[in-house]
Amino acid sequence: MAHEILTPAEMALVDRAAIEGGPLSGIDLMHNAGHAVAALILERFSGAAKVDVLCGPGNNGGDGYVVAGLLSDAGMNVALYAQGRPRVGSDAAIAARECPIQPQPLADYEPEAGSVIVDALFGAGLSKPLSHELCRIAEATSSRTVVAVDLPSGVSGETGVILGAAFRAAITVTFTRKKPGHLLLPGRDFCGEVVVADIGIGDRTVAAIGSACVENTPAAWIGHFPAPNINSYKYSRGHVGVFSGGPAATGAARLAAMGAARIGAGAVTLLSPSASTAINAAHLTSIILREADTLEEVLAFLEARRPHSLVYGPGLGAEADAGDFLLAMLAKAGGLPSLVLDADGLSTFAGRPELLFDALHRDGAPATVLSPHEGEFRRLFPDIAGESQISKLEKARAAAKRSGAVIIYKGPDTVIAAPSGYAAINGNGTPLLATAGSGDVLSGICAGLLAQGMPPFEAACAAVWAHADAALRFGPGLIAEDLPLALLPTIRELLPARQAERWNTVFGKPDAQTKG
Ligand SMILES: NC(=O)C1=CN([C@@H]2O[C@H](COP(=O)(O)OP(=O)(O)OC[C@H]3O[C@@H](n4cnc5c(N)ncnc54)[C@H](OP(=O)(O)O)[C@@H]3O)[C@@H](O)[C@H]2O)[C@@H](O)CC1
Ligand SMILES: [K+]
Repeated sequence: MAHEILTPAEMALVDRAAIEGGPLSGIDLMHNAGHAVAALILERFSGAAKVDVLCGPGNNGGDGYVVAGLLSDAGMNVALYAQGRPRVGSDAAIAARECPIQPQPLADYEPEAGSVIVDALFGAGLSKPLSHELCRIAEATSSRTVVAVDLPSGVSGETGVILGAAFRAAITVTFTRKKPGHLLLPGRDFCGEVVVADIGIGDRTVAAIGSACVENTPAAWIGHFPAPNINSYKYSRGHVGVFSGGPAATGAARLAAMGAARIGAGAVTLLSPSASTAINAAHLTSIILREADTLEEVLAFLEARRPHSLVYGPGLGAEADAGDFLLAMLAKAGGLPSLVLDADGLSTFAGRPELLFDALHRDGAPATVLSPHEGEFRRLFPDIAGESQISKLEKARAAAKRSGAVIIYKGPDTVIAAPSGYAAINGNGTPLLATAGSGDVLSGICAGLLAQGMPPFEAACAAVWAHADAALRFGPGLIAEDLPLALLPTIRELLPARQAERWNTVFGKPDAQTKG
């Protein structure tokens, strides 16, 4: 799979395996890396008055020496500034020897207007915070055009955390695969555009490392994305049940219900307390409304209608009784296939999360997706949230393992993790989604995909990606009510050609309809 994400440690293993397996040596890979960066600069910034290449003491600096030599050969005005000399015998030492430009001390560096700056100070080997002097240079270059080699110096490739300060790049050219620091905040914000360059390491060498993390793109789950069959009917296309809150908080469940319906669930039932029935009825048309005040009434619904997935949480209130009701339902309902817990359905377990986790680990428990935002994550997993040394990726993995559920750890850099440790980092997040109710729609989309038979990890990934893609296509002005309809272009592009053809067979080709 070409969309794996590699930690710096995994990347080092890949580099080593590639060198040991041949035919490329370490200096060959470094030449290829430098070529990729130089080619990009020549393509995008050939009119720059000057290129200042800043080289560190390791192999990241080695890439910088290659870039400086190539740009100089191509006729650009290049200056080289170095901090420390490469270790004798290293690939970087070879690159420094090959470079025709004499380095100046980095301490003398002052950025000038019109220069493009190549940050080749530290990449995968960043091991400590930038020194005071380097922080000054990072700050002085913050309004200039910076091209970062592999990672902006100061950004941890493993966690995305900033060590002291970091260079702010317009473009980051990384090699072979992205690293977590390119996608996790705040690192992502410092990377600018991320370009992944092929330096000659084959997919098989990468796959052999067995990375358990991918970037969340359709390639990660499109093979599971549901499309209706010619013989589909509404309940076989997936039936979702959504629990509504009381009269003052019914909108969240309706947003979830519309998300589930729009992503393709054939039937969606809103389970409404009788006090909310009139309000829900006044707002619903295609969504089925069913009154349910008691556990017995809910169990009767589950028994009679056998929904494929449930959404529990949006608008329910975070008091303990919401959690108690869920636990009682899980104890008594047999054969419920899947469940999405969000919002109050998570917060209700603050201070007693193990009650939920025990229930989810029991034999016969539904496949569950928990979709906490930062605050909800902290309430359910306070110790994991408080770990300062581990990344959001590792926190999501730890939470998934403990809860036995797939975790959607929401935010601008949403991470999806399965109890097995397999994880995805989302790259298409947008601030357009920072609007009330958008999370409710996400929980509905996820339940809608689960109801159509998508496996939980893939359903969670697809929901997160489609939710953001719909928002991006809709653009500014988006509110949560817009999201279900905004999903249409996303869904229509996601259906692969084979399934799109089937879609036409089921519903007729548009031109056939207009001519008919
Ligand atoms: N053949 C290959 O493997 C290929 C590798 N490639 C390239 O190599 C890069 C990884 O190289 P790398 O492992 O040498 O690490 P790198 O990022 O250069 O830094 C290590 C040096 O910096 C130092 N240092 C760290 N932090 C510091 C700080 N804050 N302030 C001051 N010093 C600091 C650190 O010191 P130490 O920790 O030892 O004290 C050490 O001296 C990778 O990002 C890619 O660009 C490509 O060419 C493809 C082929
Ligand atoms: K760098």
